[in-house]
Amino acid sequence: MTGTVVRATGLTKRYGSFTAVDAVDFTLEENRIYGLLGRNGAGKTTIMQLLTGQLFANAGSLEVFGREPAEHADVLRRMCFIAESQRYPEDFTPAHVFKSAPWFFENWDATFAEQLVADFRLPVKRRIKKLSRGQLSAVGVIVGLASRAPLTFFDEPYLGLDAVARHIFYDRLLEDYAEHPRTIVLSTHLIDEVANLLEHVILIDQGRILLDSDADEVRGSATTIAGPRAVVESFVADRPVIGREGLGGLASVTIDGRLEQRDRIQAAELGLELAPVSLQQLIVHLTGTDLAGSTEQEAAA
Ligand SMILES: Nc1ncnc2c1ncn2[C@@H]1O[C@H](COP(=O)(O)OP(=O)(O)OP(=O)(O)O)[C@@H](O)[C@H]1O
Repeated sequence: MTGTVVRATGLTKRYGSFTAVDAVDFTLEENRIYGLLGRNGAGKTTIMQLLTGQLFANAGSLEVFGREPAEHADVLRRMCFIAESQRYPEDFTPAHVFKSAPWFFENWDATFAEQLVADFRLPVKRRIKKLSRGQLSAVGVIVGLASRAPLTFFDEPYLGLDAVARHIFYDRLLEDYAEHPRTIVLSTHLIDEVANLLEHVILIDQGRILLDSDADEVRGSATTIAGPRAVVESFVADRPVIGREGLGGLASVTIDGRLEQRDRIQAAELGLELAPVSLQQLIVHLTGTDLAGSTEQEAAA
C-alpha cells in the first residue's frame, strides 16, 4: 500500500527579492527513495527546510502527513533531517547524541546504531568538537539511519566521509530500507554513486523542477553508442546527440530517446556497443553542467 507523504503546490520561498523556490508542485510517496538533485544553489536545501518546518513558505500550500509541517509536533516527530553541517550541543559526545535520540525519534533502534558505530569506527566517547570532519558526518548518518523516521532527509550527508564509509552508508541504507521501508530523500552531488539507490528523481534548477520522474524511466530515456568513431558518427548522424566522449579513433556518443529494435540490430551488425546512460550524464545534460566536476574527456571535435 502506498500513500502520499508530501504534497507541495505552488510552493514558493523568497529571500528578499530573490526567489529560491519558485512555485514548485510535487508529491513524495510513501516508502520510496528520492534523489533531490541539482546544481549548487538550485534550492534543494531550502525545499527540505520548508518540508521540515524550519522555514515558512511565502506562497503555495504544503502538506506533510496531511498537515502543514511547521509547529505541528506530531508531523515533525515523524521526520528526521540530517544537514550537511549538522550542529550538536557544545561538549556533547556521539554517545550523548545517540542516548538522547529516542526522545526525538520513536522508532530509534539502539542496536542498529551500535552496529553502525562499529561499521564507521566512530569514537563515541570523544567530544564532537574534536571529531574529524568525516567522523562528524558519520554521527549524522547514524542518526539518520537508526532513527527510522517515516520521512528522512539526508542533505549531502557525506562531507569528509571516505569512499569506504560512503559505501557503508549506501549499503546499510539499502539493507535497512528493505526491512523497514520509509520515505527517504537524498540530496547529493555524487550522483553516480547513489544512482542505483534512487527510485525516483526530482531535479531542481534555479528554484524550479526540471524533472520529476521514476529513476528507471530516466535511465532508459537515453542510449550510449560506442565503437570506431566514423561508424558511431554515421550511426548517430540524424539522431539527437546529447553527449560525446572519446579518445583517438574511438567514440562514445549519447543520444536522447530509446532505440527501436531494428536500430539495435543495425548497431549490432555494425559492431557497435550499446550501453545504458548514467543518471549523472543525463542530469549534466539537462542542467548544462557536470555536477560532480567529472574529468571525463570530451571528444575532440
Ligand atoms: N538565508 C538566505 N538568504 C538569502 N539567500 C539565501 C538564503 N539561503 C539560501 N539562499 C539562496 O537561495 C538559493 C538556494 O539555496 P539552497 O541552499 O536551497 O541551494 P542548494 O540547492 O541546497 O545548493 P547546494 O547544492 O550548493 O547546497 C541559493 O542561491 C542561496 O544563495
